[in-house]
Amino acid sequence: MGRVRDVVTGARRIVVKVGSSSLTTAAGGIDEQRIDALVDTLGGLATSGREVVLVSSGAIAAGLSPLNLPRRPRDLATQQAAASVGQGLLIGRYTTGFARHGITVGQVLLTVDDVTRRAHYRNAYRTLRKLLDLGALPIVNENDTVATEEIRFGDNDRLAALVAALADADLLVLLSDVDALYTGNPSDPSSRRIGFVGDESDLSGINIATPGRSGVGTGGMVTKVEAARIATGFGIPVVLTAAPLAARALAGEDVGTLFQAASSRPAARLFWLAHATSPRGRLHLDAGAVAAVVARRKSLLPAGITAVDGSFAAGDPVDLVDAGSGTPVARGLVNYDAVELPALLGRSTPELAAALGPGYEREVVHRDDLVLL
Ligand SMILES: Nc1ncnc2c1ncn2[C@@H]1O[C@H](COP(=O)(O)OP(=O)(O)O)[C@@H](O)[C@H]1O
Ligand SMILES: N[C@@H](CCC(=O)OP(=O)(O)O)C(=O)O
Repeated sequence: MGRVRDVVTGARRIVVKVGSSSLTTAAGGIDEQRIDALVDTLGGLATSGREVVLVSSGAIAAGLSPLNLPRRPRDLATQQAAASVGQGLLIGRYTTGFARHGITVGQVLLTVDDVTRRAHYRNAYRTLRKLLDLGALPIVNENDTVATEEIRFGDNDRLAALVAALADADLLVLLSDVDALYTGNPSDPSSRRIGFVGDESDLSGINIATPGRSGVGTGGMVTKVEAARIATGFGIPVVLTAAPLAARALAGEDVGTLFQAASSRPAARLFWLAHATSPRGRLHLDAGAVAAVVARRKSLLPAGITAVDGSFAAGDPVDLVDAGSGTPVARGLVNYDAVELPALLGRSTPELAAALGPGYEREVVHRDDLVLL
């Protein structure tokens, strides 16, 4: 197992995600000792020449007791209010903690749009890159106070996998209240630790359905395994372990679970398009358009679209559906608003340009903004 963990010790840029249950008390408030312990581990890592990006959950959980809320609220508005209070408290604690190691932190709050729309994506990447170049440690969370139900990541495990892809990280570390992935519910004595996941087949027969015990986290093991799939699919190895074991895991010891990376790396932004977005509409393609988009990797033009549904704006993600079978074949960022499209369908680009002006010569979905599903 020793050499297998070389991907951990050799990683230069590391994204570390820590869950609510590892940062907050059962009563709902920040757990200062555990935050300080995490800061010491990551501070050591950052001062040893590694670039560290921390994806920290816990805003909602940290805001509960200051607002006299007895448990994690179900409604979005109260979650947003709790996150607004808790995020400030968390960052406050991180700022003073990392300052003891001579490290400046920068808060980065992201929404789904920030990582899927081309302009926003570049912006998020530039900010992360600049913070790291300036020697600061970015601390990322979802921008819970503005995220609505529809545009929410909802779980920070997936956000962390996408941030790892965005930041072109060498390693993703997921820290939770459980020390590893187990074959079944970890409190069941017959469950065994899984030290290494080489590929999907190593996950067959494993039960990850039991929800977390803490009541403050969101996804349990399901979202962690899904995040590991996303990151490894992007060529980034993943270590899953408990926060108190982080230092040992980062030193390459055989603790927790190592998920081996796949060998190929897809283009980062399109990878995000496939994994981070929910389509806002559907474009139905005739057989010629399906062949052009799927087999010949061409842009989608109005001539090949038979119908449109959904209400979307230019720049939104939409699914491209085979009109014959009804199956989605690709996802892309559309260049027109939904209301503009019906008048354009089935018409050739030169015809549209002549009738409506040169602005209508543009593709409905450009090939650079398309990912096959
Ligand atoms: N097969 C499994 N292996 C490990 N943990 C599991 C498994 N199935 C369910 N779990 C549960 O997932 C929980 C971790 O998820 P969660 O509480 O959402 O953590 P976090 O707040 O760190 O995101 C563990 O406490 C554990 O009870
Ligand atoms: N953005 C939310 C985190 C939601 C979440 O994914 O929590 P967790 O399952 O503990 O990682 C917050 O800060 O409360």
